[in-house]
Amino acid sequence: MSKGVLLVNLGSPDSTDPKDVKKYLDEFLMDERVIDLPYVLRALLVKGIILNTRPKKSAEAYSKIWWDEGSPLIVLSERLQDKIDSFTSVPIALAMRYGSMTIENGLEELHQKGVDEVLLIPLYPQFAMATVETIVVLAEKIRAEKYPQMSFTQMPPFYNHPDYIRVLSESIKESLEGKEYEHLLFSYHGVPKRHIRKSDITNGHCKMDGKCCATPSPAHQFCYSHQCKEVTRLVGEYLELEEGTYSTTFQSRLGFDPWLTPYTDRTIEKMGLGGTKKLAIATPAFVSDCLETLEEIAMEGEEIFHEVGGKEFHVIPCLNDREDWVKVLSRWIDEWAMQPVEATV
Ligand SMILES: C=CC1=C(C)c2cc3[nH]c(cc4nc(cc5[nH]c(cc1n2)c(C)c5CCC(=O)O)C(CCC(=O)O)=C4C)c(C)c3C=C
Ligand SMILES: [Fe+2]
Ligand SMILES: [Fe+2]
Repeated sequence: MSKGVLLVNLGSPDSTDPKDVKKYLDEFLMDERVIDLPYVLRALLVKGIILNTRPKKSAEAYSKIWWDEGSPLIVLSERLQDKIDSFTSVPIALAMRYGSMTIENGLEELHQKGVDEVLLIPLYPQFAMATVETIVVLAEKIRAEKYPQMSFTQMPPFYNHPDYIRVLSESIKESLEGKEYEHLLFSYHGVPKRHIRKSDITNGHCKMDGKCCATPSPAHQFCYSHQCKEVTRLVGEYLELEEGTYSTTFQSRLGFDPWLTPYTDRTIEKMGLGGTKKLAIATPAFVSDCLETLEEIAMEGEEIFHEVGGKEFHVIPCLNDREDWVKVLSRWIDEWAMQPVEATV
């Protein structure tokens, strides 16, 4: 048996051309684990409404953050892959759940290298139906259809792993070194509250009443809300942050369903209006900077804050290809590679 790793991130359009953005959004939003409506309703909403207007607006947003080398999310994921590659002898392929860098191509690349035991690493610290689950389901479908001799081991969400908490905390500390701030926001990508209920394996624990996430439950293994709040709590503990000087919010909502609250944009506004002048913001749902951090937070978020009287807005970069993060991932990979073969998916 020969071992290899498939890193999987979300993906980006091929370019900032509205046509490419439309193609990407079509694939992304037609995923039943992202917009979880029955097919006909999903198609009516996505193809009949969202894709008529959103691609142009999103293309403009992408244009503001696009790099000469391409999409920041993809370029940063490639840099991460390259650096991990230089630390470990295990073959590493990179794929995206949506867009041109497909999971199928990633598995084919590993297959060509003789790999038949794959460690699947969704590049998300927390579990969500719209991230980890959709990656695992698609990878498994491709494996069963094209590579039945391959076996998978899935890296579990690492939101509370001490190594992850340490590098995240150190990155925040480093980024805020010498800067003054009154409050540190931990802003996570939101999900509809319905997604939390659907992933609740106890069928009743997750009430989103402000208390359930702090009450131990087997539901937390798949609870995005709990896992985000745990990251905030553990980093707060690591950095010895004072109670009341940091909090959790959720960004990037789409549509009219209730999403996880409090919303980041409204919180930034409320804090500015309430007299906060210096705000710091970290985005630990993403391991690579992307549209949601570079545009929605660093541009739109800062604008909102300044409009309501805020003065200093410190955005903490994602882990991207930081050396301590690369070393942690490489060590996790090497530890897995040294174990006897055992398929878990
Ligand atoms: C934790 C990660 C993410 C979750 C959970 C998630 C859920 C989710 N997202 C949408 C809709 C959109 N997201 C968009 C961009 C985007 N989303 C994530 C991550 C998560 N999404 C990332 C990393 C990005 C940026 C990609 C990039 O190329 O940089 C977009 C596209 C941009 C836009 O038009 O705003 C949409 C749309 C839904 C509905 C959803 C539901 C659970
Ligand atoms: Fe998203
Ligand atoms: Fe909860």
